[in-house]
Amino acid sequence: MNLADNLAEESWELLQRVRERAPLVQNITNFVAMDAAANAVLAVGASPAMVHAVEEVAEFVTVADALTINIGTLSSAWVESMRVAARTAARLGKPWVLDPVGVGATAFRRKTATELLDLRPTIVRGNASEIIALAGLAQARQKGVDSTQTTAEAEASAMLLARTLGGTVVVTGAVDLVTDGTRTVRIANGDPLMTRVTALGCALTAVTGAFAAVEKDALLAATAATAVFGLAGETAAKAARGPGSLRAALMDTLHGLDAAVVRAGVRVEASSPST
Ligand SMILES: Nc1ncnc2c1ncn2[C@@H]1O[C@H](COP(=O)(O)OP(=O)(O)O)[C@@H](O)[C@H]1O
Ligand SMILES: Cc1ncsc1CCOP(=O)(O)O
Ligand SMILES: [Mg+2]
Repeated sequence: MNLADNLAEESWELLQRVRERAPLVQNITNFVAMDAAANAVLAVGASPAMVHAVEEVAEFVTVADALTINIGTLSSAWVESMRVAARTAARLGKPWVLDPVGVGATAFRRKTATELLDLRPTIVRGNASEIIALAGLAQARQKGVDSTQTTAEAEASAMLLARTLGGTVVVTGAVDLVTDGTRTVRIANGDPLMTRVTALGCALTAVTGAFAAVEKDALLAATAATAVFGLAGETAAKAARGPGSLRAALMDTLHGLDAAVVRAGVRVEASSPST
């Protein structure tokens, strides 16, 4: 199969599937991202629930269709919730997505992310500095939660991480990269103005949970989510006057994406399986 030829169509089909099935996506995310992530999940047609108390996370995973875990505003009380939720998802065979926000910045984040990696996330989604830090391949020049490195610099780290995990890794940036260690896809959608709005990466992680809930092939699910989100961002940026109106326009655009816009607008390129 020529992966790249089909990805725009696949992205549209998966978006339709999300809209038809409206999967329930449980998110343990950060205080900054809760609103944007929940609204983005709603805008693609899925159902978000922000549930993080240790007393109820496992019970909620049993009814959720996917789980996302984001370490953005980490505190020790939440780390146990993250472990319990991820362990439950792994036991039940439900897809779960890890967003290692700012993982290179502190020892607490590195330790927590390492423990979560042991629970084998289906998909990891981060910016280049985060993926490099996580893969432990290079000394990341991490600046808080923002990336100082490019997707190209993170490619080897992403491949290594995907192969180690047996999962899919998404590196976002000017060009997004999605790899399962064998197949690799690059997505050239998005707009630089998206970096001026906080929590859009976190919102994409939550949206990726919605796509993973309806598609077992994690590379396809992550690619479709990333392409659809980037396309909505770049479409919204054309109408936006700045970060504030971009955020609103992004939600509107995600909600209204149609077949013609997705088929014509998704810009993906795939490399053939490597050895
Ligand atoms: N320079 C850029 N040009 C176009 N799109 C971008 C750029 N940087 C980030 N994006 C897009 O913004 C979204 C969030 O990615 P990113 O900023 O890398 O995540 P994070 O907020 O976690 O650092 C993604 O859809 C990504 O494609
Ligand atoms: C600013 C900030 N601080 C802790 S989490 C967070 C949000 C980060 O969101 P994103 O990684 O999507 O930019
Ligand atoms: Mg982020």
